[in-house]
Amino acid sequence: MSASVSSGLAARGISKSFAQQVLHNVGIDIAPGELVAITGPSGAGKSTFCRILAGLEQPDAGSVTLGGRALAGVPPQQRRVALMFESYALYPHLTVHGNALSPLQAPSGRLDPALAAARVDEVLELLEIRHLGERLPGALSGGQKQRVALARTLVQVPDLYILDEPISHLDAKLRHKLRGEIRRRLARQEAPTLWSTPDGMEALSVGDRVVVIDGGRVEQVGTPEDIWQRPASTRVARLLGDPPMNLIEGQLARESGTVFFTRRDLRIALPAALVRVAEQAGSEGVSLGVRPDDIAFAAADAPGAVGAEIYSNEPFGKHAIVTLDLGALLAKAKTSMAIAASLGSGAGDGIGRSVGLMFPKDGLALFDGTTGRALPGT
Ligand SMILES: Nc1ncnc2c1ncn2[C@@H]1O[C@H](COP(=O)(O)OP(=O)(O)OP(=O)(O)O)[C@@H](O)[C@H]1O
Repeated sequence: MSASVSSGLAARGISKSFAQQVLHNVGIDIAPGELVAITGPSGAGKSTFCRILAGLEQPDAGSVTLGGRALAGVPPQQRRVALMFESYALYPHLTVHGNALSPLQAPSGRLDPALAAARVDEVLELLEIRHLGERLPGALSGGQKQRVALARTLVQVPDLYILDEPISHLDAKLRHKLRGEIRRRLARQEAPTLWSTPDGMEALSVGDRVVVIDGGRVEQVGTPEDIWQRPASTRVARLLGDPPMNLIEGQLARESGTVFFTRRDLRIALPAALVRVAEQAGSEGVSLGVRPDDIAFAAADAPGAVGAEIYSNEPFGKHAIVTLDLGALLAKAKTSMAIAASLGSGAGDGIGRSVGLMFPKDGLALFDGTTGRALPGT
């Protein structure tokens, strides 16, 4: 889905420098009703991009069009953008209810008082803070303040919603619940939404599409499935999953029709599907990507198994995250490499125990060792 210029949001070629350049030619389209999640590590430029869309920062280059309107030179209050600030920016002298009501009393969003109060109540209820309606922000926890800021944004019916880390300070259970509730509410609105989060998994779970940004550059744009299954670079792969994809640097070696990924004594025969990919890679270094869930335990001497030692074991009920040390195998390099694998509980018992690991036939990824980009066809 992509927005036509006459509807939704179209941001093109956005660049911005402070002491150094923090956005490089960033472009994002969001269709009406679409929720695009933008994710990247701290300092990637997410908030700066949000602030530019809202008119709080001026880009050095690029254009923003919303509902067919070019926004260059349009002041923030005339943009019809509902921005939820990462810093909340609550009015300290207004109650929770008063803060949430404030945009509906402003000249640009004024609503009949009875309708406005009903909408505020509905949103406070949704965010589970209606019982705090008469409190002042000074008497709220961080997570409650965050929900007031979110309420103040959600009561509006703007041309664009921008939610900058809207649920980062909530506990895990509430975060999970509200993620679904907010998404549901926004899906009923015509306005497009940009949802910014440093949590890659949150981005995959809320976004119709996801934009991954790193160092001010767009690394990948795609559906959550695309990004999960085919990360475009090691930078994207590192951001997603808990624990994220394991990345092992090494070389490709060809021997009588089989292609092996090798690192020191580590040798993994690549499945046929990756041989074609590997053929395009020349003999340069590569990074092999393997998801923790795809690694299986085997007997230490099983054919094709890679030897490892259990380094640590974190049980999480049905599953455990086991960190494995491949150092023994790579002793010549004097390196110890940890691989996180999610395995059935009990499998990772016995710290220091020698085990065999089976790498999957499907789901391996290959990245260029120099650029970190996925090899074509991965
Ligand atoms: N007003 C400013 N003056 C100077 N540098 C700034 C300013 N605003 C942001 N930066 C810098 O721009 C870079 C991007 O910051 P930004 O807040 O956009 O990142 P972010 O991806 O939102 O990070 P976080 O997830 O930590 O909020 C950072 O290096 C930051 O220090």
